[in-house]
Amino acid sequence: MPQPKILITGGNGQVGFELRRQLVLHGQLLAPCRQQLDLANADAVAAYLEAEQPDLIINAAAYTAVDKAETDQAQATRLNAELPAQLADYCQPYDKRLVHYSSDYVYPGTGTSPWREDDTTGPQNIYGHSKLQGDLAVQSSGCSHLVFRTSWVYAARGNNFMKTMLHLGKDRTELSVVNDQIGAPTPARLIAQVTSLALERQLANGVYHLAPRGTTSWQQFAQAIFDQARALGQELAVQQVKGIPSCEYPTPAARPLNSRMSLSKLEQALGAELPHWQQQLQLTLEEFFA
Ligand SMILES: NC(=O)C1=CN([C@@H]2O[C@H](COP(=O)(O)OP(=O)(O)OC[C@H]3O[C@@H](n4cnc5c(N)ncnc54)[C@H](O)[C@@H]3O)[C@@H](O)[C@H]2O)C=CC1
Repeated sequence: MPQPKILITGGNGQVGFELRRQLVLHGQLLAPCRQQLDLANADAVAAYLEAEQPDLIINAAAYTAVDKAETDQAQATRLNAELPAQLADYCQPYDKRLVHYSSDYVYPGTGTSPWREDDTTGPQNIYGHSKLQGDLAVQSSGCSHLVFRTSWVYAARGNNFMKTMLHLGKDRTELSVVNDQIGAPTPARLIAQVTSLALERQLANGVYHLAPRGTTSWQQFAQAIFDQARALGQELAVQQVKGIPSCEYPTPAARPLNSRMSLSKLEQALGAELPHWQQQLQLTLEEFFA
């Protein structure tokens, strides 16, 4: 039997890279790099799909520069809104499946309760708006789809908060980190593992929150990174991680304060409990220092 062709977009990003490791046994993986396929070019994408005819598409590509998106709306919209819609339009007539990743930034960030997948959305910045457009376009396209809304993605590879903190903590004795944004740091590897399981178990079409259990602030996350890195034998200069409110760390794009997401829909669908963020941090640090 011929193996299914699986197109992974953004294969060199945090999530895309882990998907390429995780899905090797699922089929023939196609993961064109940006030089081979510029996803900002709709004609090039259409020609690529026509030529390759993938059976399954996993869209891990995105415009993820949240602050830059405020002044680069056209590119953010192309990658985060128009590309997923184009991929969904390709999949729909053939009943091919599309897996797409969305964000906690689609929610308004108010209150303290965990968001549920059917809560009213209300993005606070351009990136969030563009992600919501893509998320809704996939849902309304009529194609077979899984949309995973995830949060605070990090990995042993790529640019992310964990690596920035380890870099700063080597030389600086004191750091100030915001303590009023609450969410769940999600390793790219967990996202790839859950994607793999969701495909195997043929999860029903829909939107699912995908994050580890438990929530934290960026300050507590930074502290946990330093504590666990020390427990793994790393020498660091940092002595104090001072908590500051978001208003003392202004950024071009507003950040939601409440990124708590209910995980029960995904846990029920998978019949499995998601692991805790602290345990996932340890695994990611172990990989980083290996
Ligand atoms: N990084 C985070 O903290 C969060 C990410 N997400 C979502 O998770 C998904 C995966 O994110 P990450 O892996 O962290 O992103 P990433 O920034 O590590 O990777 C994005 C990938 O898209 C590719 N890409 C961007 N523009 C391209 C173009 N014009 N042509 C070809 N390739 C292009 C990049 O080369 C890169 O490989 C995205 O949908 C993102 O919006 C959701 C919540 C938080």
